[in-house]
Amino acid sequence: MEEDKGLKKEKKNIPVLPWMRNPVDITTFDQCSLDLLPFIDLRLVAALKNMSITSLFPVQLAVWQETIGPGSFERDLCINSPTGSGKTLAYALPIVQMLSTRAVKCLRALVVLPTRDLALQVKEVFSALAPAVGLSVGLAVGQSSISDEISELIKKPNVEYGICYDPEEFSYELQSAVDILVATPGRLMDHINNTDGFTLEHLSYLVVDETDRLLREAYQSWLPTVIQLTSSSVDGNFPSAADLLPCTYGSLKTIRRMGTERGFKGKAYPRLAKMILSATLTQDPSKLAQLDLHHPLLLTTGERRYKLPEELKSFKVLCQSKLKPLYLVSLLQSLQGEKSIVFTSSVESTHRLCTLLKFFDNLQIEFKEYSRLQRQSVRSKTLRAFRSGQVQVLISSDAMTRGMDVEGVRNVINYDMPAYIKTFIHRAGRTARAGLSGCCFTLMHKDEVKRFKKMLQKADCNSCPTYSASSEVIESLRSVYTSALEKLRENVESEKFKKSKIRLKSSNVRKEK
Ligand SMILES: Nc1ncnc2c1ncn2[C@@H]1O[C@H](COP(=O)(O)OP(=O)(O)OP(=O)(O)O)[C@@H](O)[C@H]1O
Repeated sequence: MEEDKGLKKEKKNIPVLPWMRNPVDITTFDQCSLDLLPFIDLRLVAALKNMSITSLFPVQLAVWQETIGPGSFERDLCINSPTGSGKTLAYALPIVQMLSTRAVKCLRALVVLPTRDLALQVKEVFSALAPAVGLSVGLAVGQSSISDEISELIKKPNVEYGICYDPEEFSYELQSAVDILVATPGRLMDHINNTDGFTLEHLSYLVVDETDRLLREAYQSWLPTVIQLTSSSVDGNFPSAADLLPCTYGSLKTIRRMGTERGFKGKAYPRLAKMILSATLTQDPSKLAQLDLHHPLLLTTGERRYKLPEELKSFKVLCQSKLKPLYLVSLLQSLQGEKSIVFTSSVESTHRLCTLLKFFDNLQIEFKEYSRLQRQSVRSKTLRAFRSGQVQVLISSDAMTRGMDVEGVRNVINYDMPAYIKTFIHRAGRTARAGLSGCCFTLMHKDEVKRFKKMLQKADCNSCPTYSASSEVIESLRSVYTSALEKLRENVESEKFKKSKIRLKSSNVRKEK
């Protein structure tokens, strides 16, 4: 019986897609010193050293082998590698290296991310590398007004009274001002639909970071649109005379033809090469089919589908549900101001918890709320303060869960236990990044322990000791807690009252109109 169960479990773990069953195992790669990395442009070595990077992490070396190395990017790459393992540089470096020899500026690489904060973070990595080889990087996330964004992305010809002073811009055509674009799907679609001169015609590389999250949400069909715009082809085998005009006499043309060779049949080429990445990459064939991958190759870490960072220590904190805030305060005090992120299950509970903590006198911890309830400008300011160390603790909804890379985060606290292993992995992965150590504490009732252990087993984690809060500290906090709860109740009432007043006012304004 036990054997049967084991077999069934193993079968369940085998991916449906055949190509996923023969992955490249990233654990077979070591770190590689930059001085030993084959083919790397020396200007990029200098840029990396400026970033204090002297060697490549295993996932970065594995991707290098498949792109710049012998793999020559002949297959699309699907990268499943733990949080903090360095996936951003794994795709940024080969793309910048491949584009470093380009002769004409046009948009050749597009990186799509699910949130603005993540896109900003990734843009910084590209911006630290690309200028070293004369490439420009743009951002389309809606951080600035659309007109400002357009002027950053599109180069206007230098024309006065109908005279063009720059012979290179003879054609008066609008041209891309960037070689690489980092975008969120919404703003990308705005530019595709409305921005003159914005074209994906010349796109050679597409990166879909946090793939499972991006595939879950359709975002105005951004993916089918990108694929359609980059796979249209010209008919016939030979380009027309107009197509062959040198680019100084007209705009640059990228000619994609229908493939006839084995493996390329019916597909446009030169093809759009794709890299998709996540710490929890989907294995769902119907979802992956949307990406129209070309002979995909999976790069993954070990045999397990999910993996936690090597240096992450996980603890459970047992407590009664109604005493959770007390246990949290006691835990935060024992962490003595170490940079930490506290995750709750919703934006509302983030707000409530934050308000409650404000009523704890003498807490002596600098903490801030970070959730989608807040305006982007407030969130960005909070994030800056957290990065700089001015704020020690972030109380966050799942807005911080994926991809965010904040130096020095030592602890993650699951105030509310996550329902899924994927959420646990992304939350816990905000610490123990880039080979450093970190701790993840999960508060739970004793009835939840069994479910929690089962969930962790999916990530091959079988050890999760109990962290015992000091009962003396808990007792000493009780009276403060009672009065803080009372103040919270009053606060909730007054917030409700304010909201209903605002609603009434706006409905009166509407009636008057
Ligand atoms: N070769 C390297 N040497 C030193 N540090 C590195 C190297 N590569 C990346 N890092 C650092 O490691 C950290 C994690 O990198 P990155 O954000 O790319 O991880 P990730 O795999 O994308 O994580 P997540 O899945 O959470 O998004 C970053 O702070 C980055 O600067």
